[in-house]
Amino acid sequence: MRKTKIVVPLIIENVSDFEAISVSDYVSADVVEWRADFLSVDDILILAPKVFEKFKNNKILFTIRTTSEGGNLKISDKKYIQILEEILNFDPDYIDIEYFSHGRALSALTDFRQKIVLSYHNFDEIPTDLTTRLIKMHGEETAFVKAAVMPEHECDVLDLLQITRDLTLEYGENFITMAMGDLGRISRISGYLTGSCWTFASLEKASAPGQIRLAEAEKILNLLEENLF
Ligand SMILES: O=C1C[C@@](O)(C(=O)O)C[C@@H](O)[C@@H]1O
Repeated sequence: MRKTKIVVPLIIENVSDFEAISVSDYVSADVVEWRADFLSVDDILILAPKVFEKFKNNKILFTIRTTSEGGNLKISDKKYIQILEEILNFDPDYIDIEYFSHGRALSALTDFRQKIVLSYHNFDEIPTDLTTRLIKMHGEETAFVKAAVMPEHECDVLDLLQITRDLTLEYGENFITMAMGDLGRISRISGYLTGSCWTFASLEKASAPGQIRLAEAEKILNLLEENLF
C-alpha cells in the first residue's frame, strides 16, 4: 500500500489541444491538477465544463499559478477570486490558493477551507523563514499546506526534509513540500520519511523543475513504501 499520493498536472495550452487529451493517461493519478494558468482567463472558463466532465471520475485540484509565484497568469486579486468562485461551481475536490500572493482569496472563500491547498512557491531559494511561513499557513486550517522551494545546496534539501518531518510530527499530516530542480528530486519521493502527503509527477510536460515522470514515480514510491503502510 502506497502512502504518498501522486498528483499529475494537466497542462492545456490551447483550447484546440483539449480533445486530444486522453483520460486513460491519468488513470494512476491519485489527483489530477488542472494547471489552468497555461490558458487565458477566457479560455479557462470556456474549457471548465469540458475539463470537469472529462475528468469526472478523477479527483481534481484546480490551480492558477500566477506570475508572482512562477506561473503564467498575471491577474488581480479580484479576478483571481472571481475565477476560483466560478470554478467552485464545478465542485473541484481541491483548489490551490497562493497564500502570500493572493491571501485575500482565503478570506473570500473561507467556507471552502477543506478544499483549499494553501500554497507558497519560491523559485529562487529556500527562505530562512520557511518554518515560520508554514506554521502561519497551517494556522489557517485548510486541507493542505504546500511549499515548493528552490534549493541551492545539498544541505538545503536536507533542511527541507527535516523541517517537513518536524512540522508533521508537531502539527499533523497535511503538509506537502518539495525542493525543486534536479538537486531537490529526493524530496519528491521521501514522503514516507518526512510526512509530505503528496508528490507531483509529470506526463509529457513537467509543471515545475525536477518533477519525476509518472511511471517512474509510481515504481519508486511503490518500492519505497510497499511494506511500510
Ligand atoms: O505547487 C505545485 C508543486 C509544483 O510546483 C512542483 O514543484 O511539483 C508543481 C505545480 O504544478 C504545483 O501547483
